Amino acid sequence: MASVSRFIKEPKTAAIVGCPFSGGQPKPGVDRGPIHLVEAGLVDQLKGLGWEVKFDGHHQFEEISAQYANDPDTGLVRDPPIGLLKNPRLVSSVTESVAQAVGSHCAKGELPVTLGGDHSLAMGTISGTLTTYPDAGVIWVDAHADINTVETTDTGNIHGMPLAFLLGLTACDTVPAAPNAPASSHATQPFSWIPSPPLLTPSRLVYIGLRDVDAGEKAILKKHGIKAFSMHEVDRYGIGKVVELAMEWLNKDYQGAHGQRPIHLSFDVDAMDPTVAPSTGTPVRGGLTFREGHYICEAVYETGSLVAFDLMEVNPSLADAAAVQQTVNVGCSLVRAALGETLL
Ligand SMILES: NC(=[NH2+])NCCC[C@H](N)C(=O)O
Ligand SMILES: [Mn+2]
Ligand SMILES: [Mn+2]
Repeated sequence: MASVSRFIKEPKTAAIVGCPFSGGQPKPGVDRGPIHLVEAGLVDQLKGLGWEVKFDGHHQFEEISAQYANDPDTGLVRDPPIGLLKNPRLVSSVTESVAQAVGSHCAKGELPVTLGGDHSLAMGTISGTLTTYPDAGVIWVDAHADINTVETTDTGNIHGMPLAFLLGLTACDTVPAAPNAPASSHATQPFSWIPSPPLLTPSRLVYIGLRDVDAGEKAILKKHGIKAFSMHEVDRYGIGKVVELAMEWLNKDYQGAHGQRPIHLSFDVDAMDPTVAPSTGTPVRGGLTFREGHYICEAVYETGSLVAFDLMEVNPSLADAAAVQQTVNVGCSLVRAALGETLL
């Protein structure tokens, strides 16, 4: 088996990027996900796998949140919706700061492990990865495609849209700054910090686990020829073949130095079947089994090409205590699997 990753420097260091953030969707509690995962002992678990672990507390988005919260004195709304999009300035500002954090870990040869928080955060994590590894491929494990545009979104929840922004398929209009909002590009043109032309391209994205894709999203996947292994393909080929085909797809046109693209693995815990990971905001039946989810993580680790990992959408407030513990434990074991834990 390949050692850690041909891209990670010795001594191999994992940097936990704890992101207590819920602004990309409406259900409170997902901001507590990273806190629960760390309290469950994740740092020591990763040290037990031979990693040096950097973790100096969760990111504090309070300052940013305060800037875009309604004015405490006047009640003025400083982050009104743009079209249907909810909290656009807040999400833009938080994700840019996550991009800087993840990017700086990548630049040092560390493996960023981002704990969400809602999946809008992946605009930050993937942007951060791509600044150091511009030809990285993305494996997006999710029940959902998270590729709605400003035009196609039904909900206005930005956690259903990060890939559309990352691929440059959508953008926010320029809007006048709300009174008392900080003077910044986030206030008037959210997400304009995402580079254009985009760092991510459709051929370097592959999905595993999809089963709840909006009609507009299906059209986008088709139009751009984006490779997706839905649960149907997982059933047909088995998870082993699916991961093999996903890696082949990402590397089909790769001529780079290391033989294989660096891989960013973004794992939404709702990819797992709700019987396995019940405590999440948008559960969808018919998902990955415990082993299928872990197999993806193990197999990607084994390629030696993993450069960043996200575990998103653990929401410890949506189930009874036992189901929360179950979800948190599964979350921790998925991270361990992606960082080299083996069964033998
Ligand atoms: N990261 C997630 N859990 N995303 C769920 C997205 C659901 C739906 N497609 C939407 O646009 O709102
Ligand atoms: Mn999802
Ligand atoms: Mn998602």
